[in-house]
Amino acid sequence: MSTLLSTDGLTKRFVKKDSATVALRDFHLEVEEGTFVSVLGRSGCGKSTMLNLLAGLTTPSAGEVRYQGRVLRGPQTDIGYLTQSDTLMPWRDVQRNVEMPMELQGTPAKERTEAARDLIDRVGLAGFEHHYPRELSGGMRRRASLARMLAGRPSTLLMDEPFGALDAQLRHELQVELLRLWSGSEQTVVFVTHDIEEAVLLGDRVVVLGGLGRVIVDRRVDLPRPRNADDLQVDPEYVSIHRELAAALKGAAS
Ligand SMILES: Nc1ncnc2c1ncn2[C@@H]1O[C@H](COP(=O)(O)OP(=O)(O)OP(=O)(O)O)[C@@H](O)[C@H]1O
Repeated sequence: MSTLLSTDGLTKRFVKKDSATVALRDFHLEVEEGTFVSVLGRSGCGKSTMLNLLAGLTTPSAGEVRYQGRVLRGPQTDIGYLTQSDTLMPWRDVQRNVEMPMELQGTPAKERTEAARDLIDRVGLAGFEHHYPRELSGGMRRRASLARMLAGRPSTLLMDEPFGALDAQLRHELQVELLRLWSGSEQTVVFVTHDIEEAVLLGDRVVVLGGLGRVIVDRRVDLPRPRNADDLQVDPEYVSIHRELAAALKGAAS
């Protein structure tokens, strides 16, 4: 497997008038093509800053991001990014929001309508195709955003706590659906979450970040796939990984 995405000495400092905040310092990460990497970390440790840099949306203060062997200079259509904030277009209904990436790629209308319907169905929004973002709940908007990101078939998916606002049942359904869509797709995923169970259920690898994006654990997860959340709870390997990650997160706070 080859390295698709890597960072070297990545640092981000936000300067405002006389003060500066360092959000990420000397951050190193290598992501192999086709793998699913979960990133865990407490609030404020720099996860969103890291994703913004990996997406090419912000420029590093020092260091670089390399994507497919080249220094990343800006956003790429090949990299899908599901941000924490809502980026649906308010003047388009769900169907037309989901179709948007395919429109940009020149997909014929019939094909794009069908593909969007399928994705809307998969994220549990069937029946809401003609609702506008303002007519949806926060969780529904997240799901519409997820469908829209997937519609562009990017090789790389960057996801910032995509299921955080959802109820437990829906979160579980979407985790299963995401794994189903990802398996065999050869897509590479960097998935940020606060939730240890979610990180282990989904990831081939879990990276735990401490303050300023310091990598405190980088752990392979060799649990066989497909994984089932209920079965995992009683799997000794899972219990051991969970314990290790929980201790790392707790240590990061002190
Ligand atoms: N645009 C900005 N200007 C100034 N400071 C910022 C900016 N964006 C982030 N920060 C600061 O950088 C640090 C890391 O923020 P970031 O949003 O990356 O954390 P996070 O780990 O994603 O947090 P959360 O889990 O709560 O979303 C915080 O101290 C935050 O206040």
